[in-house]
Amino acid sequence: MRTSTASPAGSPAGHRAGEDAVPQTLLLLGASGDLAARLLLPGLGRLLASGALPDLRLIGSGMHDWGDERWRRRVADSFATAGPSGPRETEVVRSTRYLAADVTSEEDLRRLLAACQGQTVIFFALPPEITGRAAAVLARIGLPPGTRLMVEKPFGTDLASARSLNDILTRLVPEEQVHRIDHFLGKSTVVNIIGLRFANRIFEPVLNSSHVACVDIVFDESLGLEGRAGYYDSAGALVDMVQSHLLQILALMAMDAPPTLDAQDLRGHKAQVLRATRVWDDDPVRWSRRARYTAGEVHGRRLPAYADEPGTDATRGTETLAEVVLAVDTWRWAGVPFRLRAGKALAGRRKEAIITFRPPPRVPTGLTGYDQFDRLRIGFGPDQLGLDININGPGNPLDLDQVHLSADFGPGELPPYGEVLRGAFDGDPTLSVRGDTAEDCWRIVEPVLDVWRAGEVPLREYPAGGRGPDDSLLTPAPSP
Ligand SMILES: NC(=O)C1=CN([C@@H]2O[C@H](COP(=O)(O)OP(=O)(O)OC[C@H]3O[C@@H](n4cnc5c(N)ncnc54)[C@H](OP(=O)(O)O)[C@@H]3O)[C@@H](O)[C@H]2O)C=CC1
Ligand SMILES: O=C1O[C@H](COP(=O)(O)O)[C@@H](O)[C@H](O)[C@H]1O
Repeated sequence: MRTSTASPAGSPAGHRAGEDAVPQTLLLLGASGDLAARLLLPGLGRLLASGALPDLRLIGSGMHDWGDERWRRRVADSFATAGPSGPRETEVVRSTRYLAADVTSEEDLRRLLAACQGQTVIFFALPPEITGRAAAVLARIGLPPGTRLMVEKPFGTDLASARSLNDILTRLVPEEQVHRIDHFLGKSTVVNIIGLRFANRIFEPVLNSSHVACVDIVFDESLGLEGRAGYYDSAGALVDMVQSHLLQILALMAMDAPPTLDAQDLRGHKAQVLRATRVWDDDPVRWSRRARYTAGEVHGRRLPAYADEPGTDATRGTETLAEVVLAVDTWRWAGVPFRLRAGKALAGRRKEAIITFRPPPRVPTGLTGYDQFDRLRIGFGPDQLGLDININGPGNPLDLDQVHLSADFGPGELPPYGEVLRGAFDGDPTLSVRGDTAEDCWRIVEPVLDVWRAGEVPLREYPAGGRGPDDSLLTPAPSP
């Protein structure tokens, strides 16, 4: 994964301080947006601090006419949220420029491209429909050879638009130079799933339908809308989280062992498992849930009802919680439900993947108290590995108890956006989503979106600060 030495365009990759620095430009479209401020620039700051990108020119661009000084303050403030700034970050803050532009205008895009020097990476931190329009304009203009494109999720707005965006992008540059970003693939704990499964003999032999009762992938957030109505109200929880992040986790949990972690092997194995994934029983009405939060209090913070948040249109029926049960139709996983859930404004803050094992074929007569399944838990915040297993407990040795073993994964070297930016500058697409997979993820969720649009699944409500709707597909948790 981090062993790549040459970019597809043949330019040196992974420049480190002390080497002959080749100029590199990061052209950040959507620079004035929330993603850039909260996640992308802090990730870039940490990447610079690690010694990477010694000769980086950063160009920010947004619709509003911010000017260089305001932009420099934004970059400095964002870098500071990730840690104290060293000389590299300070130099980038000093030299960065801001160019106001409408990226759907050919003239503006030509002006932006003319400002780039050397190896150029263009980051589309834009609403998905604007990305599509900008890519169509770039297809008319063309790009300098070797340019790499980083495109945020959601990739397109449905299967048809994802196909046409793929079509445009791969006419612009080779597939290996398109980095479809899913920042969960830059989370070290998500990548640790690979080591947990394939770097020891403990778990992999039992990760199949003979031993596993079900797999849950849950991302319950305490955050509400946080002023993101412009994007979120037309996306909703299913597209915002399940269609992208949670399906990527599913792919890593369910794929077979790749021979190497090269982009071709890893992405090929993920693609194979996602191609075999569909809604359980092909019945999206029965096997999906949607809900949105009403007013409430989350950990002492008062939230208005989603429908009353500024910028939302209640008649759209946007869900803030989505659940879906999926089947992975392979020899290994046939018959095992994968239950995915993402929700906002919840009390629980559960962010984990849980593998629930079937009961042992027989518990010896004389041992009593087998009343909970054994579970393997992978926590995505806090980043922890947990094992809940039945053993003879304290006291009466014939009474079973469940013990909880846990280990911290510890923080990654870089934050997720640092990792995905490193991948793009190194010319290594391993941690990005391949074009066919981006389409497959839409193919998996579209039957659910269709029945939701047709009103066949009621939009339920739950109070902010609660646990979500009562008829969750994930409750009751399986019990022996
Ligand atoms: N925010 C987050 O936590 C995350 C966001 N994402 C993804 O990142 C992308 C951006 O999201 P986010 O930053 O939240 O959205 P924002 O609405 O905060 O920002 C959108 C940005 O796009 C710019 N923009 C819009 N239209 C044009 C145009 N025609 N020409 C030039 N610039 C334009 C805006 O410029 P201006 O403000 O000047 O109008 C602004 O900089 C989305 O695809 C989202 O899914 C992914 C993961 C997390
Ligand atoms: O992409 C997104 O992810 C965040 C959750 O990611 P995290 O790294 O902050 O845990 C989610 O809040 C947001 O709605 C979504 O767009």
